[in-house]
Amino acid sequence: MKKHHQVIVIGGGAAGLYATAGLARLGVDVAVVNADANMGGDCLHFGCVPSKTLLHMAQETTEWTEIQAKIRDVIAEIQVHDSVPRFEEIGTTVYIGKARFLDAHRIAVGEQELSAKKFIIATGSRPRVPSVAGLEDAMYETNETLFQMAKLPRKMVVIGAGPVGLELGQALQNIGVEITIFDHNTEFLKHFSRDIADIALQKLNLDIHLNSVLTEATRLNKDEISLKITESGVEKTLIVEKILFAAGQIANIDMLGLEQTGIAYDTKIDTNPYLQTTTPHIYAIGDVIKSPSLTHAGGAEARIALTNIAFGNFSKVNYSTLASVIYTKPEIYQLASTQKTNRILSASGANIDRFKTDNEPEALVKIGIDTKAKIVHAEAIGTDISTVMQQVALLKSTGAKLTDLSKPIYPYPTKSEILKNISDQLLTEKLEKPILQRLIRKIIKWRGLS
Ligand SMILES: Cc1cc2nc3c(=O)[nH]c(=O)nc-3n(C[C@H](O)[C@H](O)[C@H](O)COP(=O)(O)OP(=O)(O)OC[C@H]3O[C@@H](n4cnc5c(N)ncnc54)[C@H](O)[C@@H]3O)c2cc1C
Ligand SMILES: NC(=O)c1ccc[n+]([C@@H]2O[C@H](COP(=O)([O-])OP(=O)(O)OC[C@H]3O[C@@H](n4cnc5c(N)ncnc54)[C@H](O)[C@@H]3O)[C@@H](O)[C@H]2O)c1
Repeated sequence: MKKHHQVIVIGGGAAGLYATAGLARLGVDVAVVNADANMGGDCLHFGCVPSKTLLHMAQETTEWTEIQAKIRDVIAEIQVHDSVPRFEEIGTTVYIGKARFLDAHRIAVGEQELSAKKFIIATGSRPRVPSVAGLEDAMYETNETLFQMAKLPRKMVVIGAGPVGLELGQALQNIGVEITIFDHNTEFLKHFSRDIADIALQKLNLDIHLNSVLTEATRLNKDEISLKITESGVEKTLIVEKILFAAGQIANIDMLGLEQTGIAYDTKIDTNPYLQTTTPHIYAIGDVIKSPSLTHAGGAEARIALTNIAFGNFSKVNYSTLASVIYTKPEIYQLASTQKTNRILSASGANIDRFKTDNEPEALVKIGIDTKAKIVHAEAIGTDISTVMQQVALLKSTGAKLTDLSKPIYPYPTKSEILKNISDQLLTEKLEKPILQRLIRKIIKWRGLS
């Protein structure tokens, strides 16, 4: 059977569904193709939603079956919004099956042949499992299998100290699993400044080993595997029950027939700022392209791609207000830096009363500004700090100055006062300039106060 649509979106994860719903709302004849009937992709089924539910539940109970039930409930509740019936209701056609390009205008989905004027590729990514001698399927979990584990392992090694390894590692440790994390990098959180990374290393309360590579796995019995790990050149053996791979993702571009389309790609698809691939009527968004692999990045990209498809290429993707958060305790926050930083100002929890009452003096916020005191970049570490820091992203999006953070009256005692503290540092500096001091003294004398 052959069918034609104005636009076909390939992949019904967060990014693809956002684009599909937006196009449908504009009255475009849009179809979405998803590999399986449970739409919603990684974020809903194996990523953000189960991991954040696990992090939350780990503070309330150590009962794995209770946690799993809650994860299933939360997914089911959100799934309604991403379901096939809802997408059909808003006027889109849904095809279930794996799409493969036949040429740049046609795809096959099972026996069906579909054509479209424009395409959006949003096929996402899947966990990367490094090749390790002796590794068999039953020895390890990834984020795709972890939440369905029949029972909690007693001891688990996590490979990868990125966001997945840290969030899942900390949550599992909180519910009683003995966790050891290994990462082949020599620097912890290498994209963060060293002071933030050092505080994280101290406060996450995780056993993290850098410069470490898992080289061999051997099954000893039903519940034990022996692992050979080379740490800083020294080989050691560890006996655990399970491995969790949190070693990054690989883009779902294989089996997609990209070679039939003229699209340029290597490990991910190349796109221009309008989010077109090198075959201009095919756009690509989400984890499958060379941008930060985050749900909200995919959402922002979907908005750009769908408006460019509907109205012409007027919008360029802009990540200047894109923040990423590692939702551990404490949270680790970073607001993308897109311009040159002239100066960095910082404040620590030791100077803010609410961090004192909450016994978190080590909390740290750093804000980078340009020569005109406009916000360029921010980093922070502290419990629930992401909510506080989103005010900085808002301010950056308006092009306002750092000192604008001193304008509102802050409720006392809140963690947000840390932003006012940083802003006040700059205001105080201005006030202490000799020329201003002379002027102030003159005014005070003239008013008869001295
Ligand atoms: C454990 C974990 C926690 C995370 N937590 C966060 C978080 O807190 N915040 C955050 O912003 N990000 C988080 N992420 C990242 C986030 O999950 C991804 O960035 C996001 O899911 C990517 O969305 P996507 O739509 O690009 O791809 P996906 O969600 O991977 O969706 C792709 C869809 O395409 C389908 N598909 C694939 N190939 C084909 C094909 N050939 N034909 C048809 N359909 C196909 C797949 O079945 C899937 O439904 C987390 C990731 C992990 C692993
Ligand atoms: N809170 C969030 O926003 C959130 C949470 C989880 C995941 N994510 C996103 O999902 C994606 C995947 O996250 P991730 O943490 O798996 O990937 P990542 O690439 O961010 O981190 C993977 C870590 O594993 C290490 N590693 C890779 N191969 C290794 C090996 N063979 N041996 C030892 N260490 C190895 C890397 O050095 C790195 O530190 C990322 O893009 C991330 O941003 C976001």
